[in-house]
Amino acid sequence: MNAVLDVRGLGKTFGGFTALNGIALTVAPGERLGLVGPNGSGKSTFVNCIAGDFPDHAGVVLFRNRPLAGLKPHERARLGLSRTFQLPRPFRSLTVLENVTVPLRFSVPPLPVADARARARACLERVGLQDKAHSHPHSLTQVDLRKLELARALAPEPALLIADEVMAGLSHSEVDQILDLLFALNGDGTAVIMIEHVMRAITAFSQRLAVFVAGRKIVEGDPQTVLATPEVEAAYLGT
Ligand SMILES: Nc1ncnc2c1ncn2[C@@H]1O[C@H](COP(=O)(O)OP(=O)(O)OP(=O)(O)O)[C@@H](O)[C@H]1O
Repeated sequence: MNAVLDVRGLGKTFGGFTALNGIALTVAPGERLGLVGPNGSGKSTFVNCIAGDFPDHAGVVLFRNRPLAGLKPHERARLGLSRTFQLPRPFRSLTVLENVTVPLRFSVPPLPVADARARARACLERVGLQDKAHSHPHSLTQVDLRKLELARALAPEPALLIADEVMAGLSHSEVDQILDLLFALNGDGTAVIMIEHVMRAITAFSQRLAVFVAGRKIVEGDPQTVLATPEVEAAYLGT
């Protein structure tokens, strides 16, 4: 099967609590998939299992037909799997430019420093942070921190980007800026999983939507149809 991501029977427990149960989900190359669900439904746990932060899970995760079991997060990143974090995690002591350059120096094969810096500059330009290349993260606004997080994620030229709530707390126009960036990235062929509570953004972006409730995927399909299903309305409205 020609999927960039193929998840089968994914399960995760914390002690006696089941956070994910029997999740099956595929993402096609270049696809834009939205993942939504109420707070605590398991979306971030799903990302952490795929990205390698929770290696101890049930089921199988194939990335570009390769099982990811046993691979650490940075090894998965080297295969072309990128993710952002809900709370941006820049290196506080490094400049914006260094924050994007440093991870590229540890890619396989490592990029020579001049190439890494040139690629990092191009990424900053892409997200509109070129004028802040020599600033430190503490001086950035929320939206600029999200852009830095995205620049770091797109620098390795991933086949799949998982954008985990990159729009939370942003204004209407800031959401539009991030949306444009994600569309542009996807336009270059990167598949994107968007996890988001900003429904306006997720419906505009997603070609397909999957809904998690209490650790299970309850429905997936075209966004308008999915959002109109009674189970989804009940999950969101509590009816
Ligand atoms: N490290 C952990 N230890 C124990 N329980 C956890 C851990 N991580 C997540 N959980 C629990 O698993 C469930 C799913 O959490 P998760 O963060 O994946 O939900 P989510 O859908 O991403 O929520 P949100 O939309 O609020 O980010 C929650 O009940 C949460 O408390």
